[in-house]
Amino acid sequence: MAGNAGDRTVVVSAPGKVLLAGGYIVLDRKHTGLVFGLSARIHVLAQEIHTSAGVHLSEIVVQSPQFLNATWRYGYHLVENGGGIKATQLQSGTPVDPNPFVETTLNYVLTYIAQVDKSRPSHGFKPASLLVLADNDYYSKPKQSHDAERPSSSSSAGDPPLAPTTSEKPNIPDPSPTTVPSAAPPTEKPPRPRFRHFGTTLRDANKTGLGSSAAIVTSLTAALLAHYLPPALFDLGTPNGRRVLHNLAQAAHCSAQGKIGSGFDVASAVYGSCLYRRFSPALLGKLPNPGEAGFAAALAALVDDDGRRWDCEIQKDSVGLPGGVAIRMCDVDCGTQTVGMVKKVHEWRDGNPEAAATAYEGLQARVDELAAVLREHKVGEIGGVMGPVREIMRKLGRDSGVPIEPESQEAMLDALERVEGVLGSVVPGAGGYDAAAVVMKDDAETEKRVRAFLKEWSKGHEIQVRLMKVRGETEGVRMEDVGEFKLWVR
Ligand SMILES: Nc1ncnc2c1ncn2[C@@H]1O[C@H](COP(=O)(O)OP(=O)(O)O)[C@@H](O)[C@H]1O
Ligand SMILES: C[C@@](O)(CCOP(=O)(O)OP(=O)(O)O)CC(=O)O
Repeated sequence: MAGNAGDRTVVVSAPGKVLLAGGYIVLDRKHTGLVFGLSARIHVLAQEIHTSAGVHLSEIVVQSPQFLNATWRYGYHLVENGGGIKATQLQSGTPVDPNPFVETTLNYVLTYIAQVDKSRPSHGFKPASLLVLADNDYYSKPKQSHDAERPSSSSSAGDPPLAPTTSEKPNIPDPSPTTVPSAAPPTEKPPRPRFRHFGTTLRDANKTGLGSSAAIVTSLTAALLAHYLPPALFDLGTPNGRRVLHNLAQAAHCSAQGKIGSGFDVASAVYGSCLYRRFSPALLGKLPNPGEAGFAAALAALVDDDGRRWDCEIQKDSVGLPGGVAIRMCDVDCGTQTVGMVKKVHEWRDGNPEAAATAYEGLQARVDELAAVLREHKVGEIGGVMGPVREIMRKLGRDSGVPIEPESQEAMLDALERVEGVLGSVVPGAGGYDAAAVVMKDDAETEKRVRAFLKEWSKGHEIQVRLMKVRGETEGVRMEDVGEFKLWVR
């Protein structure tokens, strides 16, 4: 019977990322980057949509109830000449912005499922609902939003969030009130809802740069695979299941992004913290686009490849974190957008091959040193290795004319590193004006000092910076207990 065995209700979550060291060089297969998964996750709940007797519905509905106007409905059809299954966004009522990451993921994953599950007729996808729930740190606090500070309580549950006719309002039930970490002492403000409403559309949301697109593509891919495929064909608990997920999510993410990045963000969404060496970009360059002749067979062959073509390396053993030490993220707001940083660095690299090779090799040595110091729990040496990472990034920025560690960040990080308990800091990933990563002692006193410092600094400078709750964590994608999300299950 078509897909019946697989249509399970599942919840999958995938973590965000921080590239602590190795920005730019990780785009080159010669080099590696040190990436940590984050405690902030994007969860996807997949369940069947039950229709009334006689009602025929052929829809996949994806909904992000933390945002306004964020319900995407898709029809799907089989394309001739092996072009795969194509999803088409359906519009009715208020126009809804397309969501390229969601739509592309549907194209890739439904095509893959139809190709590998031979017991399923090509139109054998029962209607499904996919609910996306992102941990609060992915977006910064909406200005002038009072409602988002309401206490979490199951009695705040309004309309069932998945009802196709749901009126979208900032009223999110907390599916697992008991699991909300309550950091605040009882006399302070009540805890926020686990998944707050941001009061805006996704387009207007203020992202904090934790890698939302890779986390959503990965968790959506895993949720669709686990929902539609029987465990014999997809099991996230096995190395093969994670390999299939990784390959499929990388392909979908690159296609949605319209460029082939290093893929460190999808790799860490699947595998968690690791020393990452990228795959050869040519691997995806040859894949036809969804709907083009031969897409389905080429995609399945690529995804199921046993590792000969996928030459990326995920070294988990090379990464660790000493007890009592935390990697924390700061949300930085400088009001400046930096575009085309990678392009500019590459232009400089191509024009200055020798200087670039020296810089890249120097940074690689620091990446390896930092990984070793963290892995071997040499707490006293962390600062001594992170300082040179910053220096090399600053020099790379100066040489290529790109604000990788802009002066406003440099001054702030220099002062932050003098706060007692702070071991080191960097501008993560590509750098720029929007984030900072801090390695610090994991205790309440240090956290208090860091928060106080950042508050003071933000008052006296143009740069606005705050410590987020999110921290580095080693675990990658995982199945969640559906019971914790029962308020969302229909
Ligand atoms: N909660 C969400 N629900 C649905 N789609 C999301 C969500 N968060 C992120 N996305 C998708 O990811 C895109 C953001 O990707 P991108 O701009 O690359 O940011 P990031 O650096 O966080 O990955 C959004 O435009 C949307 O397509
Ligand atoms: C330059 C890079 O090596 C690192 C960019 O890291 P970020 O963490 O800055 O990435 P985004 O979330 O996409 O902004 C590009 C890459 O590796 O793809």
